[in-house]
Amino acid sequence: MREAVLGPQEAGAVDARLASAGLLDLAMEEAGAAVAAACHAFPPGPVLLLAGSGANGGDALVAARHLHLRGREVTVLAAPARHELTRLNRRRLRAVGVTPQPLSPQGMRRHAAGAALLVDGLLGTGFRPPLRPPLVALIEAIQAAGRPVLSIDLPSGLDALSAEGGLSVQADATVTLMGWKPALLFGEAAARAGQVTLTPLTVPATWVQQAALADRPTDAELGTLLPVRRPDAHKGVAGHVWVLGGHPGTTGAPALAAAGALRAGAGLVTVHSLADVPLVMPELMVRRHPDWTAAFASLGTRRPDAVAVGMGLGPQAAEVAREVLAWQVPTVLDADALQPELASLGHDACIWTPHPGEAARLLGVSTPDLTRFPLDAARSLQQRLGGVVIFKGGPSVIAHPGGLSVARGGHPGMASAGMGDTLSGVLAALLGQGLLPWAAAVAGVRLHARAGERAAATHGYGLSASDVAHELGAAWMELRAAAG
Ligand SMILES: NC(=O)C1=CN([C@@H]2O[C@H](COP(=O)(O)OP(=O)(O)OC[C@H]3O[C@@H](n4cnc5c(N)ncnc54)[C@H](OP(=O)(O)O)[C@@H]3O)[C@@H](O)[C@H]2O)[C@@H](O)CC1
Ligand SMILES: Nc1ncnc2c1ncn2[C@@H]1O[C@H](COP(=O)(O)OP(=O)(O)O)[C@@H](O)[C@H]1O
Repeated sequence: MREAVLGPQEAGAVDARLASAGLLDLAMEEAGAAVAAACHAFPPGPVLLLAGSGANGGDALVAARHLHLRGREVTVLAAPARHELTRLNRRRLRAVGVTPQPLSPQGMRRHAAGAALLVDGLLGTGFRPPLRPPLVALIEAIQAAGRPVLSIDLPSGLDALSAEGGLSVQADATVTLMGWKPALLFGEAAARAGQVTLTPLTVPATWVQQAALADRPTDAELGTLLPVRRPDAHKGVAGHVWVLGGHPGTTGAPALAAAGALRAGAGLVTVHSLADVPLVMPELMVRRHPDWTAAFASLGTRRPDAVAVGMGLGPQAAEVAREVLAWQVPTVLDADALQPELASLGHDACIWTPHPGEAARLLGVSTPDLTRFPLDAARSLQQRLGGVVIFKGGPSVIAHPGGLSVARGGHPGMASAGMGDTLSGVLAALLGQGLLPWAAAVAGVRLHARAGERAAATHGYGLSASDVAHELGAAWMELRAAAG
């Protein structure tokens, strides 16, 4: 089953379908059972479960019943139930011998002292910010208790759509239900969730996919997109990539892109630059031109299979990119080529790769406005630029005409100079090997992230873009192997 990313409205829409089919009760039972199972990963001892009035609280009540029936000591503090199934599960809990006590910060503090684990079932996807006072006091009391916390669906207080942390529970682990929530994937909010596990729930996969904001493809899915080279292949069929970039002072950027392209399987890679680009791999071809007019004149009507343009290109980047876009060949636009004036000149085979600062420049908004809602940011950029957009970050979001995709993995050590240049080369190599732009983007981002994870195992936070390029071949083999 494909993993989905769901916002509150989307999760609510699937809940409504489940309810009308009489399946919501089963989903809540499954959710609560998964939460109870997750409690066993924590040290033994009494469990204090906090249940809000909605279905998130209902999940906590189901979990309490499962834990109690397995012999675990439980205390339940519950708000008056507003949700029909939460009321039903309150009765079921009482029937097996556990009576919930009223939910209050004082009660919380009293019982937390003897608890080995707190289960946070106060607020889930039904929460609409801002947080009202009774919940503020409860969340503060949870924080002050200093006990391990397991959150249900998402830590209480997090807006499911936003990357902001705000006043919310700091969980050690979160069991999320049916699909990922954006808050669990991005920014400070994701850091609040601790270790997240997805319990997909036994619900019709098409209902979830139809409602999803984005998908989150697995390595097995992405591995199938990578090209397989035939035994009789020669360099002429593996794509010729041109890298246009570099300027005095920023000559490393096109070199890193070129290394990324070679390591991602390009048959031939030529760097075109006005500067002296270092030959980081002797397999590269480097052509230095006196100026861009002369460069384009000397290239005549010859065209590569794919281009990466913009890395360290400097002040003439918009002019150069404009010329390249007119060629109508598969093109990756990065760094200095990410200029607002080019927005209307793109074509379907373009991949635009802004990091948040570049994205803010392209859209004329502030960077925090974009990073707060990364899915919206990626969608807006794609609407503005067309083609495929990779809104880079940890994780990156890929927006293409078919929808949104959130990448997996990577490593914080990848937050270092030149990392995006290498990615541009990888993307151009995949385009040059014939991948469609959306496939090159989702597979290329994961390939780069996996190479980063591998390089980090050796270099930790001292990771460099060259280290990542060296691991691309091994990462490729792993993804292909995951595809089976
Ligand atoms: N398919 C699935 O994935 C399944 C999902 N399931 C679960 O359902 C959960 C969603 O449940 P839900 O829709 O009932 O909402 P939920 O999160 O419990 O919150 C409602 C409560 O929040 C309160 N509240 C709201 N805003 C507030 C504020 N600003 N400040 C303070 N309070 C505020 C609101 O109060 P009220 O406005 O009513 O006074 C109400 O009491 C989901 O996260 C998952 O755990 C499973 O059970 C089964 C399958
Ligand atoms: N914390 C992180 N986790 C995963 N990947 C990251 C992280 N930080 C950065 N990256 C990746 O590293 C690359 C950085 O790109 P960019 O900022 O354009 O670098 P540069 O401009 O120096 O080449 C992107 O592909 C991004 O997704």
